Amino acid sequence: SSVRVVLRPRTKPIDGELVLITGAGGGLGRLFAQEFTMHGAEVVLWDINTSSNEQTAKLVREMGGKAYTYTVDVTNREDVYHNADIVRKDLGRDVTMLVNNAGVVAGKRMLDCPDELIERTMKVNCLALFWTVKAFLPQMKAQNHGHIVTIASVLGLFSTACVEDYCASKFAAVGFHESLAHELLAEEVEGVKTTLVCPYIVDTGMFAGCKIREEVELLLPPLEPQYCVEQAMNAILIDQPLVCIPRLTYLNTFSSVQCFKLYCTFSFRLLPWESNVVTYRFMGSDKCMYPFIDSMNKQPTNGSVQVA
Ligand SMILES: NC(=O)C1=CN([C@@H]2O[C@H](COP(=O)(O)OP(=O)(O)OC[C@H]3O[C@@H](n4cnc5c(N)ncnc54)[C@H](OP(=O)(O)O)[C@@H]3O)[C@@H](O)[C@H]2O)C=CC1
Ligand SMILES: CC1=C(/C=C/C(C)=C/C=C/C(C)=C/C=O)C(C)(C)CCC1
Repeated sequence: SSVRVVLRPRTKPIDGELVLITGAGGGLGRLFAQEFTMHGAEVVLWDINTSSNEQTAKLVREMGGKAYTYTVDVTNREDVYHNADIVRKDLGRDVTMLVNNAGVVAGKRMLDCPDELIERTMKVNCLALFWTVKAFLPQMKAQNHGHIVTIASVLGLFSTACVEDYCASKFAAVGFHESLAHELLAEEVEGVKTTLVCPYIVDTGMFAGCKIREEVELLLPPLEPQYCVEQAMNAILIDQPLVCIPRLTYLNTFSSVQCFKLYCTFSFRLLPWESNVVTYRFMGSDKCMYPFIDSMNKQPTNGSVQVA
């Protein structure tokens, strides 16, 4: 990792790769589609929302790229396997890069949250990773060529109040991704790479209102979606196993991408719980979700979430 920071490794060419992005109609998904297109890849766009997905495809085609859209609910495993077969038949070739990006949050206090919303978060953010990976990894392994990208979150490495559903699902996503990465290495499937992406708050609207103490926010403002996606792309193109965004500059001096994770583990796991509580209060991260939850409660349908 230290050598990597000094001698930037060469980025791999991805022109001709077939990249499947879930949640492609949303903020980061759409930008990923455009970024992969800029690098010459063809994109397969999956989203539960047909019109926003078509809008992403339109933007890709305006750039001169090739986009293929499918309306898929990634929580429905039959839908995932069925559409994976359709993609293979329609395009006559295999998906070579999978970007598991679709994600949701309930945005309600746990005790006020309908059970269905909690289940939905676990299904979209965690269980769906199993279905998509089961659908596309076998061909990648057979070709010894591919890349699995998981868009998790810093809330998969440490937690905060009032987002129990989200933290549980993203911690699970991190566990899933890391175990898979170990499995591929243990089996010496060296051609199939993995990248775990853990961003801090991104300004896509998903966590609109989430706010830490103003003075701390000056040092750590919400990320611009474009910046977040560019940082993730850089990591993917050099086959970096983990990227936390932003990489805090002082941690960079230790020259390791694992530093943020080590820092989280150290400060939030090894130090006494009470010291975390003090840090959280000082940084205003203890109640950072309150304004977010308030704004979600004001939305009659809880944003995009419809409870059956
Ligand atoms: N925004 C942030 O602060 C951060 C986000 N992340 C993660 O980044 C990823 C992208 O988030 P972001 O772009 O901000 O969120 P968005 O809500 O903008 O995009 C998510 C997309 O996923 C789609 N989606 C939701 N459920 C399903 C489903 N069952 N099947 C298929 N597609 C589905 C959504 O459709 P619809 O709009 O119809 O619901 C939407 O198009 C998520 O995994 C998120 O957890 C990580 C760190 C920070
Ligand atoms: C808890 C905590 C922090 C705040 C983190 C926040 C507010 C994260 C929000 C992340 C989101 C919304 C991710 C979405 O996937 C600090 C100040 C970094 C450091 C002290 C501990």
